[in-house]
Amino acid sequence: MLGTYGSSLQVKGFLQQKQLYTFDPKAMHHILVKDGSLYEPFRVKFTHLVFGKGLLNTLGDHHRRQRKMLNPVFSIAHMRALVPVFYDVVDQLDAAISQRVKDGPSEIDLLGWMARTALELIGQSGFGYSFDSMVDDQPKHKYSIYIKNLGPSMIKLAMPLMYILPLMLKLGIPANIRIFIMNITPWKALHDVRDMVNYMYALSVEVYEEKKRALAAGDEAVVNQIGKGKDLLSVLMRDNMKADSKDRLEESEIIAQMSTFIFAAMETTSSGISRVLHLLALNPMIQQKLRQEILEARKERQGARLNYDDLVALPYLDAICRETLRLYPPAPSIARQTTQDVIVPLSKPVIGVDGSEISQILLPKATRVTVSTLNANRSSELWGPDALEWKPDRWLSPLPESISNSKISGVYSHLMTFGAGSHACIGFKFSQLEMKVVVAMLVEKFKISLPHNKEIFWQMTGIVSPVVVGGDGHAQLPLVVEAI
Ligand code: HEM
Repeated sequence: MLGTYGSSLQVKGFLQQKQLYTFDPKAMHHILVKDGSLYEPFRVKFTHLVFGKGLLNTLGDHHRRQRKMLNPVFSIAHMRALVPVFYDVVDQLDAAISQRVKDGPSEIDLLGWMARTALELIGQSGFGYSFDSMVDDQPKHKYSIYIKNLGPSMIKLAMPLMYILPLMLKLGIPANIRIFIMNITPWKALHDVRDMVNYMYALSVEVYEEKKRALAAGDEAVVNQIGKGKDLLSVLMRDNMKADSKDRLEESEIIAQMSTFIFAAMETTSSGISRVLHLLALNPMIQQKLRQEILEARKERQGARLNYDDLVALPYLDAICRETLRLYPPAPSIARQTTQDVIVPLSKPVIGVDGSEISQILLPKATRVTVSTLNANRSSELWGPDALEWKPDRWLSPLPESISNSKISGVYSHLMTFGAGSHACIGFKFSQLEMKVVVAMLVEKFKISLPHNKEIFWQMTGIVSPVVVGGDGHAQLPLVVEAI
């Protein structure tokens, strides 16, 4: 069940169409759900076919069993152990950027580099696998290219995936026949997705089998792998071997987590880090203050690397990350569909056009609901009149009572950025650590400023992404980087 307190619901079209309610259109954005546990999550079924039985795509008992095995893998203790692996990746990024600015300030697409860094971070620390040496101007690994192309290609298949495939499943058409139909259908986009998915699956199996061999060969073999046996997959496979048979995950479930993690981790994290970098470029004084905090912490550690505890204890770095994730959540909305009729109480009544007071709404079974992360995080009733301003300092003093009393059900900092309830982001600590390690290194080593004659605009796509105004529309974040 999903707790939804503080999420604004955008259900107007459906409910009005069914003539259940007539809302005052202006009031819609202010509807806040009062308490949670009201609707089961909606899963887009076709992602199951693409990514298999991974966490994102399972429901009910299957999902609970997977979370039970996977939650401990993302514990603080494991995050602490992963920091050195993160530094291996960050050193590669440092070398790549340093090489490109060695002759003076240079304009660099930081979104591209953050995407490569996020993939490499989840690759090395998630599975002990390297996708990208981060030397070439463009990533060469097929997986890096496919993960970028998969989303746009799948959009082309949206209609058949939503209607034809479920129909085939309903009619009980077996998998081999479905595959045969897919193969003979003369549609390039369909075959592209098939080839990408097959390749990603084959690579996951390869990584899994390699890890299984190393675990069987003993600790030394695992320690010699990338990630030194601290990666999430090694931890999960070890825990899984020791688990009760009723909790143990099947091999296919473990393999499916790899694509799931990459898919869930990469674009979200690279969007979040890129937004921080853009905001630091827009606010040079804040950037300098952050640099000062990092330099002082390094001095206190006599130049040694900041470990997990040092990093999480840096107040200004923390405030910048939190405020960015509040105002600019990388995933601005979450999709759900009710699996039963539910009554959703509102945090405060809204007035219908007939003047009646509406304090709860009925969502009939199968209502599609968009939970707006963005509106919940930006509510001025909760965050105050400056809710729409980016103000890292708000996190340096106690938050207003309206926030601490709000009972927002999000897993993170009274925010809906990482979702809520049983499907809330399992990687939210991992992701904050990634942000801190990467931003701290970049700000310590480089000065980041805005490009000349280019305006950046963030598009509200599924995961928000920057483009250049008047450019060719491809996602990019060109910022000027200068070595310090
Ligand atoms: C800034 C970065 C990130 C953001 C904003 C983010 C956001 C979210 C949100 C909103 C959800 C809930 C989706 C829903 O309820 O439908 C979610 C789920 C999930 N996230 Fe993240 N995420 C981030 C990073 C990561 C990372 C780094 C990982 C893995 C290492 C990860 C793994 C997952 C998984 C596996 C789920 C599905 C959980 C489940 O269904 O039980 N995420 N994420």
